[in-house]
Amino acid sequence: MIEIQNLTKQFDSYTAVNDVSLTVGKGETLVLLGTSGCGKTTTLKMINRLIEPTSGSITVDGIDVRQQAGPELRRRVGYVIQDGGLFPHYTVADAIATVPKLLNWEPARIQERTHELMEKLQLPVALLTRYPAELSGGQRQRVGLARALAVNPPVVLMDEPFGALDPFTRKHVRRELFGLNELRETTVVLVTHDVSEALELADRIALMDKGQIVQIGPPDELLTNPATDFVRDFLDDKPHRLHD
Ligand SMILES: Nc1ncnc2c1ncn2[C@@H]1O[C@H](COP(=O)(O)OP(=O)(O)OP(=O)(O)O)[C@@H](O)[C@H]1O
Repeated sequence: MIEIQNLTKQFDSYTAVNDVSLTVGKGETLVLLGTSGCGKTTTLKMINRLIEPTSGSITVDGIDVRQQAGPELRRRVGYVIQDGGLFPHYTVADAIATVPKLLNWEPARIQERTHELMEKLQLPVALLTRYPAELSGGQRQRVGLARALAVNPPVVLMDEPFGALDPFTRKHVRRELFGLNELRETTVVLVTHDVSEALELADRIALMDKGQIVQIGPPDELLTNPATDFVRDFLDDKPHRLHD
């Protein structure tokens, strides 16, 4: 579904992402894990062209992302960031309608899809006219996801999507969201520095350090067969249980 080949990003003389290659299968959840500044966000933002690579290539479903017009890329790749990433002056209804409007959907179709998403994400319809400042953190997160899923993109990119929530709400919201059928069929690339979150959500983890992937594989493989001391130390930082 996503194929990244020899991806490099330099900011002046600093190499933030250094020759990264990986593939993400259809319906898979790949977690980019690593310390602050290791290049996770830069990698993610190159997939939806918020950052242009210095070299290398990225294809989504066989199509080079550089060959895609903006609206077409937004249709195929949803994007969720910390705290929902909502515009303060957009109501919940406006936020969810963003990409459908970009794609010239009829108002009735937008309304139908909006209500469907509100129900799926357990958001009361009374919230549709509210602004982000009038929502709880968990609600903002859900609205951010509703916006990202509005046009059913086959790929959703998430950057620390639960980062702004307290640990209890975070666990609750992420279980709820990842339990959704809609998301189960979606290919997800999720950035986090939270080891427990990665172990819980990932089909595979790509552990990054200094712009490179140190090891990529299913969580239990990284735990039982760490490729380097860095991998072992990173995952061993605190006790984890895979299925608590
Ligand atoms: N626009 C930019 N100009 C210069 N350097 C940048 C720019 N964006 C990112 N960097 C640098 O590139 C490196 C990787 O940044 P990136 O945001 O990808 O890290 P990250 O792994 O997502 O970290 P965090 O978890 O803290 O968000 C960092 O050292 C950062 O300072």
